[in-house]
Amino acid sequence: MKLRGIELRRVSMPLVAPFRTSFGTQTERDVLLLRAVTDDAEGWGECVALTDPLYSPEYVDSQQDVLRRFLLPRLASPEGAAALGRSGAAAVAGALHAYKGHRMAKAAVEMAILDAELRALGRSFGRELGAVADRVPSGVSVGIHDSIPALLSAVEGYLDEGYARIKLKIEPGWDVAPVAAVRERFGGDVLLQVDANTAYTLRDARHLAKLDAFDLLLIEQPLEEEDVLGHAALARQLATPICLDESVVSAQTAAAAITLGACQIINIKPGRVGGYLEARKIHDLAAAHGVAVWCGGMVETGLGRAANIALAALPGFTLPGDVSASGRFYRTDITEPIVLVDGHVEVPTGPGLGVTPIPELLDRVTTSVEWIPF
Ligand SMILES: O=C(O)CCC(=O)N[C@@H](C(=O)O)c1ccccc1
Repeated sequence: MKLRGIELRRVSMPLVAPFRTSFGTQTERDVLLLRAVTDDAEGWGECVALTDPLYSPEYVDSQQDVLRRFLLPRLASPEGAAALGRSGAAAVAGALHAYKGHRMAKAAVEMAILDAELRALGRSFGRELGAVADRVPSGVSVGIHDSIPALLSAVEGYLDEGYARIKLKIEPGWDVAPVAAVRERFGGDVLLQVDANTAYTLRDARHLAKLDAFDLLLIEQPLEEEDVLGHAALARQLATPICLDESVVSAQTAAAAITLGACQIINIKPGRVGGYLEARKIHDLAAAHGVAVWCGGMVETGLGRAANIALAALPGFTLPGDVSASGRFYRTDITEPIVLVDGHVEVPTGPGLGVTPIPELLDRVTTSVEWIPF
């Protein structure tokens, strides 16, 4: 593996509708894409950081900066180049370990190098990661709405499209009532879960226990990301399983959360944990503890979406992930759109990601391009 350079490309993608969560409303995605150019192939990486540091400490400008000033020069150094020459993408995490945090930037560069490596080998992401299925059930994330009728109309639309699982964003003041309304309208058989994105505190335990009446698959990240002990205390007061998202940033933090009883389920997002290889480690760790995992989403383009679907095909991903069709968020994706078929999405089988950006569509949404030579 001889890396010639990496392109840092920003694209601006309008969302089909505002997407409101407990930490804000998104109307477009400002995405940092990486294109790794090696002697043998090109590979694509997607950085999942948002525009503002509201989901995690990373934000897209900070990730482009840390890549330009620290991470890419380290990989371009003689030691970095030697490590990549020896081990390819498997060397990236170790080569960048000295730099603290910025896992979304590290994940993006590992993804681009892994994609190039696998395209050169003619091997798919799914084959490399250990996929055991050729399609996976697709869940959909439903934002906070202005009214219950508006929410019910959105949920009805997604169920009509065939989505296998509904995830409702919740926050104080928008939780029990919308969940009760969805259960009332669509019945008890719909797979239903909620995501609080850290919006509650342990003082809300008795209120959150009201959600136990609705047979939810899980309640996701009710408390702030560092409150692992709080989640363990809350888990003892709720019947609904607790799933962690923001709190799990590595296999190590996953092990601590599981050991402390802070979660019974984990939402694995490769960007949040530093890459697909770390994501696989968390999958393996969780499986050893009998903890179910599912693949979360960060409103990715078709590039990240394709890689997530490959990950979601590993055996421990026993709950439907946020691996929606491209059309859930984008009128026009930069790749061939990921489509829903009978509530499932197909695991790409081509080399690497199995999808590539369509040049004219990519150019239409590109806002900047920066070349970093190695
Ligand atoms: O399906 C998707 O890609 C989005 C799934 C989803 O709701 N992600 C949430 C989250 O916090 O988990 C989110 C990510 C990014 C931005 C806003 C919300």
